Amino acid sequence: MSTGPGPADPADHSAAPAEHGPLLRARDVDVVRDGRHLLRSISLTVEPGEHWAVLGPNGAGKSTLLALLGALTHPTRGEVRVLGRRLGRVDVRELRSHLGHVNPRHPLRSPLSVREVVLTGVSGSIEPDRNRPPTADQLAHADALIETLGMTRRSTAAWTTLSQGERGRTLIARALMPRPRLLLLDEPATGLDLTAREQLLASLDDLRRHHPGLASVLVTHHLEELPASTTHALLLREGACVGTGPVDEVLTTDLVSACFDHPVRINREDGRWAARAARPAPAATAGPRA
Ligand SMILES: Nc1ncnc2c1ncn2[C@@H]1O[C@H](COP(=O)(O)OP(=O)(O)OP(=O)(O)O)[C@@H](O)[C@H]1O
Repeated sequence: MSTGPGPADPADHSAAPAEHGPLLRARDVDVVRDGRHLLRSISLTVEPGEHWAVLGPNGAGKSTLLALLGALTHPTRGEVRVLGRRLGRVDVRELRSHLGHVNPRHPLRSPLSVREVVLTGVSGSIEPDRNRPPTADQLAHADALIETLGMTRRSTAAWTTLSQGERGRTLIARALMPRPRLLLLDEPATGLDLTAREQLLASLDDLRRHHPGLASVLVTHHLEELPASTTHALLLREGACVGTGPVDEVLTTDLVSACFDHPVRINREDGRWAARAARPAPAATAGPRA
C-alpha cells in the first residue's frame, strides 16, 4: 500500500473556489519575516455560516493572519487553503476575486456616490469602468446590499461627504457585490463613535441573518466591537494562539486575561461582550493578635 502523496489533484491548481468543504483552513502555519516569527503554529478552520473574531493586543499578528487568509501573503511553513484552494499552487489574484476583503484604508479620492462605490465591487476596481455600465441585475443587487447595510437614504451621497461609519458600511456592501462566501474585516469599527459603531454591528448582524451561508473573519482589539452574531474566536498573543473555538469557550475571563497579559473580567449581556480591568482582591485584614 502506498503512503505517498499520490497523483496531484488537477483541481488543486484551479483558482475557482471549491464548491464544498471549509472556506478557510490553515494548518500549523508559521510566518517568519526578517528572522522573526510573526505567527507560530496557527491552525484555523472556518466553515460556512461561521463568524470568527480574531483578537489580540497590538503587534499580536492579527493583520498578518488576515493577510494570509485573504491570499495576500504566503506562509513560511504549513498549509493555507482559501476557498478550498492551496496557497502557493493557484493564481492568488483569481482567488482573491472570490473573497470579500474590506480594507478600511480604501484609497478612493473622487466623489463617487455610495451606489457607484458599491458597484466597483463587481470588478474590485477603485474607479468605475465607464466602458462597462452595470447590468440591471448588478444595480438591483447593489441596491439590496445598500439596504441591508442601512445606507438607502445615503445611496446618492458622494463618498467625500460620508462619515467614517457610512464609509465602513459602504465598503462592506462593495465587498459583497461579487457574492463572496467569505468576508474578511480588518478592524471595521475603529474610529467610529458610539452610534456609528452600533449601526455597523447591527448591519453585520442583519447581513449574517440574510446570508446564512456566508462566513466571516473580523479582526479587532476590542470585545465591545464584536457583533452578537459572532460564533467563534481566536486569541493571539505574540504570534501564538492562546485560545480558539466556539466563542463562549474562548472569550472567558481567564483566556482573555492571558491573551492581553492583564487581568480583565468578561461579561456577556444581550449577546454582546464587555471587558473591564479586574479589581485586585482586597488585602486580607489582619485579625486581632492573641
Ligand atoms: N513585513 C514585516 N517584517 C517584519 N516584521 C513585520 C512585518 N509585518 C509586520 N511585522 C511585525 O509583526 C508583528 C505583528 O504585526 P501585525 O500587524 O500582524 O499585528 P497586529 O496584531 O495586527 O497589530 P495591531 O493591533 O497593532 O494592528 C508586529 O510586531 C509588526 O511590527
